[in-house]
Amino acid sequence: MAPQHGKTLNTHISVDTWRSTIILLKRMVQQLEIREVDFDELKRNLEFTASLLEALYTSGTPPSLDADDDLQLRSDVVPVEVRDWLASTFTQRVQPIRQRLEEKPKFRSIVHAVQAGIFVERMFRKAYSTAMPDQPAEVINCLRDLDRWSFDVFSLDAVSSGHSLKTLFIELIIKHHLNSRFKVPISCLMSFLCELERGYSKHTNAYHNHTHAADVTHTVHCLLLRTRVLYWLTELEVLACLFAAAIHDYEHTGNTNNFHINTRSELAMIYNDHSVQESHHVSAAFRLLQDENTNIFINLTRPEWLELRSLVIEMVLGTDMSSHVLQVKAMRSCLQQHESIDKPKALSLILHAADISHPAKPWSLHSRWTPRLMEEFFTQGDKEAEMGLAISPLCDRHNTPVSQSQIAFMEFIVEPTFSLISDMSEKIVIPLIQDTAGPSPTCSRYRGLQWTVADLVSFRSMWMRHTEENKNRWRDKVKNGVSHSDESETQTGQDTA
Ligand SMILES: Nc1ncnc2c1ncn2[C@@H]1O[C@@H]2COP(=O)(O)O[C@H]2[C@H]1O
Ligand SMILES: [Zn+2]
Repeated sequence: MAPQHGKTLNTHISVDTWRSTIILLKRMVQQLEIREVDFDELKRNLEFTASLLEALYTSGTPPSLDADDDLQLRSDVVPVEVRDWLASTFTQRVQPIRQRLEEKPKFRSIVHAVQAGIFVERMFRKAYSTAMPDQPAEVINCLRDLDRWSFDVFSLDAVSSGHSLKTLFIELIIKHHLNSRFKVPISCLMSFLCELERGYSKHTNAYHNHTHAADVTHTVHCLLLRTRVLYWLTELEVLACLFAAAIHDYEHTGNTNNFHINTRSELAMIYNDHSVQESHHVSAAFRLLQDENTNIFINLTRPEWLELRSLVIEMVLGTDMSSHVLQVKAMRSCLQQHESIDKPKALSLILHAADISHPAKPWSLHSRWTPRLMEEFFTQGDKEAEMGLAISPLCDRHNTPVSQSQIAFMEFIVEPTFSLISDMSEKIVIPLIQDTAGPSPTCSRYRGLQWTVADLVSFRSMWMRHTEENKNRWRDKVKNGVSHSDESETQTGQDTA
């Protein structure tokens, strides 16, 4: 078949060009924000991005990402319409719905869009501060530590009267400018977060409750920031990460998946024993968005919505611990074979790491999470005993070696996962530093990138120091004979909290 008349010309814009362009656009917005604008440079940059967009819209073809091209179709051989049909019918990839050609943006409309963006941002900032006018000083104080690994979510929960998830999610959405970028209606956000917190308290779990969701949401933010993976992501991907973290255990029943399967629970029947709880968390959370009063994504375009939904589903399903080994193996082999890193896989690994992160945090936090988790496990053990079932491992309140289980969990699960996150981040971020190594960037966001290598090293030594210290604490307990659940283990965690 003959190649399509000029349609495929210039359609292959490299991933690197797209990435640099996105970085360029973001840099322009930041320069505008801090009012450090060199108008000639701004004009040049806008002209460049406009010509790139023009090339894209003239060709009518979305950016071609080779690594993503499941069917290995060469664009100069297969007509674009056929490629779209094959990709949307025979792969799992969701095709973004393309804007019609007559909707091609003109240079002037891009300038207007930038101006409008700044206006919308200001408007939304105002709306948010009006909606949360009297944040207690203690809440504001607590949130000052938001970028720190040692951020104390228990304190935030106390000072926000049990609303750590709501408070933290709003704060992060504003911090990453996502409320204005995606025009999230404040009333929807408030209602959505009320429902979310309500769902997390449905089963009154000691561990899987809204505080754990707030902790994981904060940790995802902190991981993205500390590893600098944040600079690799689009705003939509950042939104997907925070949302996935916030909903990842929504309506958790306080039992393990195996318990659901063994007791043939309603959820096990619905989801055919596959990632039973995770399937429910993500499905029930998306159901909340079906109501227009709680649909925080009401202003997303259809392609944005589809991309966000697909990312969130993959990330939340990836928190099923039974996929841990596969996930780790796949990413390890990708790094060893110098393959390009698949974003959804990288983000799923980050959410999974955040979900098991408390043993890599300071002892004052880890020692408060462990007894909560153990209590939840023991409650399941009590139920199993009552039902005449075998008690699951780690669920027997009279005979569980808590300290040893924590040491093993850190050595075999937490440390390998965090080591992988550190390696993966280096592979992702170092090329980004090289990309921006040219003329010294003026805005603070990109100045941060120059620190990346040192930051990655310090991130690695930070989590290693905490896991080492926590393991030593548990080892001391074993030495002192306080290592079993029936030796008041679950209280010992509170001593330094
Ligand atoms: N300190 C820990 N010891 C044992 N298991 C843990 C620990 N922390 C997290 N987990 C498990 O890891 C799982 C991660 O997903 P969940 O939050 O659903 O449930 C968590 C627990 O089952
Ligand atoms: Zn969790």
